[in-house]
Amino acid sequence: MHGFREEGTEKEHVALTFGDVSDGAPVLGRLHSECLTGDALFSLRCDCGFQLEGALQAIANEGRGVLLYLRQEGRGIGLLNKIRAYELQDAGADTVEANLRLGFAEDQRDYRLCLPMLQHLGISSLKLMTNNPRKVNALTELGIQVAERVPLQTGLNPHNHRYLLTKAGKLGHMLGNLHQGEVAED
Ligand SMILES: Nc1nc2c(ncn2[C@@H]2O[C@H](COP(=O)(O)OP(=O)(O)OP(=O)(O)O)[C@@H](O)[C@H]2O)c(=O)[nH]1
Repeated sequence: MHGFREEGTEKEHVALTFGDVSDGAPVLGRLHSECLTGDALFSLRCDCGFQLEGALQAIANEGRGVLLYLRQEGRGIGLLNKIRAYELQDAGADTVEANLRLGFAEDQRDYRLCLPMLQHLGISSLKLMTNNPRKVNALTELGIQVAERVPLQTGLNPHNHRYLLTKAGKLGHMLGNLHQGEVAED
């Protein structure tokens, strides 16, 4: 377990490693954005908790891997604003529209903080567990090789179906188990 303070902020991030990750071979990895409601409180509104559990299980099965737990709650808008966004979603907005109505970008996350974390761990190449092409692009731009993107599709339920459709349709997430491009009603 490693803790990191993000330069110029009070944000503290965590890296969890399993096995020897500094031997140069691509490491099975997950950049997980904090979601208190999904990760800790088992909310069914999103897929975050299921993805966290799935990623840790995959790392355990592989016998080697890394999880960066990034303090990027609510795609970077924070917990209280995410809960405000939920209220707007309950009134009909989708997850992207809600962010915009609150005055934020659709996704406020910045992945630059991952570079010193991965460098500290001796990791230069990842088999990245994600459905989000922005994460792949961000790491590549930082000089971290993404040797493979490993899909992480889990936790689909009636409560998060519309949310996931919006991620596929508006945020470009590669969710082959949904009807991509379609933004459905509840
Ligand atoms: N603003 C906002 N953030 C949300 C909402 N639901 C979940 N989140 C946050 O979204 C972040 C996870 O991002 P996602 O877009 O679900 O997935 P991702 O991490 O980009 O992609 P994957 O690697 O495929 O999981 C976490 O920080 C959650 O707190 C929501 O309705 N609104």
